[in-house]
Amino acid sequence: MDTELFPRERAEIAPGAVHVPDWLDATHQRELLEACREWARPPAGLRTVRTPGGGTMTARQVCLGWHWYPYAYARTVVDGDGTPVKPFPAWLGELGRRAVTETLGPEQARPADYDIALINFYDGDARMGMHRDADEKSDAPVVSLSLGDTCVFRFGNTETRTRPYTDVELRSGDLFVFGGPSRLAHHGVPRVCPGTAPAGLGLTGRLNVTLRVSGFPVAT
Ligand SMILES: O=C(O)CCC(=O)C(=O)O
Ligand SMILES: [Fe+2]
Repeated sequence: MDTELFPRERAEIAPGAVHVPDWLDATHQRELLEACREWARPPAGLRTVRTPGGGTMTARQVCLGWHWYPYAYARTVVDGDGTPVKPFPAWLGELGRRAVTETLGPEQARPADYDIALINFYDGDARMGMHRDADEKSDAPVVSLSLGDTCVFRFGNTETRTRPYTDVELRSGDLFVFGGPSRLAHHGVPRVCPGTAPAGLGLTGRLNVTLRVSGFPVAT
């Protein structure tokens, strides 16, 4: 962005965890946002996620490929309208592989057959607590794409939900990939900054798309 005092640089936040600012240009951000709007529609659309303890997640969610619910995957929206999860499009898998190739290298990307997307929508004062993405069988890198409002993304360690961690500002169009020794690191979103989305995008709030490889057997 040419209004920055210093350009935001690509950074390795931890071994195997890479942040690339402005990875998606304005056109690709708009295209991904349009796709998210379609995916958010019912059936199997955006929903509030209830946790086993009786709480609710403040970020609302829709899944593609496999439906995630706390703390497993299913083929149907077992904790919602019961309909089949929406398909995971091939182009999103290509995007995931390209993200890994450009951050961690082709060796990490080669076996990665992305088949899950979780789309989180943060509005109001939604946030996400520290957690690990540990319900997949594959150890392929997680690919995260951000749209809309800027957030603070907290990237921690594999052992505890607390320090040491690094806070990274994720803005619209940014890419964050975590794999290898960081694949099971705790992470969360302590804060979203309202009103910081690019003016031309047409989104109030923040969307995050995470791509994962399930490693589950292909249904026959
Ligand atoms: O919104 C984000 O940037 C993180 C989302 C996340 O960690 C998840 O969906 O598991
Ligand atoms: Fe996560």
